[in-house]
Amino acid sequence: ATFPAPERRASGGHGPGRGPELHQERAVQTRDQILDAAAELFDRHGYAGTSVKNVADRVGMTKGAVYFHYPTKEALTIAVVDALYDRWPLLLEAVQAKGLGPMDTLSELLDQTAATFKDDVVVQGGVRLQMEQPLPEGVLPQPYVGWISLIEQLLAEAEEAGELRAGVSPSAAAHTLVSTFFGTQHIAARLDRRQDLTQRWEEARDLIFYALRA
Ligand SMILES: CCC[C@@H]1OCC(CO)=C1C(=O)O
Repeated sequence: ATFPAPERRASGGHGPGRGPELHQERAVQTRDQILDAAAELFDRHGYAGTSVKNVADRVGMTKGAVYFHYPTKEALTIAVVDALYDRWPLLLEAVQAKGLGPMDTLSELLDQTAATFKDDVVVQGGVRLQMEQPLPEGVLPQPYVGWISLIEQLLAEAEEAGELRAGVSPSAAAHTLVSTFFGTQHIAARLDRRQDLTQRWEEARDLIFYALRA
């Protein structure tokens, strides 16, 4: 199974979101510091409540230094959301390296994904940006479809391995898992900044996997 490359239908709003090709380690660190600060401010204040100046102040740089990496707020937005989606293939590889069966790989992957929602500022900022849809349709990747596809693949592998309950549709189960995961993290975020997300996700996970496992 693989996490499909995010689908972006339109070209970037104002130039590529990933910023200029960087060669010095320090420039990469600076860019990552800017991304973390932007993600934190987008998560806390939303797209409209965040300016490039706020980001520059937060990371202790001049606006000019930030513009070198990200010429507009749109480019910063695209970069944060791209960084969000860059995380999933890496997380999948790390979990697949454990050599678990497909059903356990899926369960472990979702547990680790829930952990990133709790403590990864880029995930938190990217998720709020995707909720707000601040840019024209198609400039940011389409949300959810990558996860639905990945989970469907893993459940098809589970079916092959005799781990999926007879009669369960991998597609229906994939949609249910993504909707439940999203709703669970959203409610945890809204009520207490995701402090109880692990417990809430484990409750939902146990119930759904009780229905999925052969
Ligand atoms: C794993 C649930 C889906 C995931 O949760 C928030 C979000 C942001 O749009 C997601 C996505 O785009 O796939």
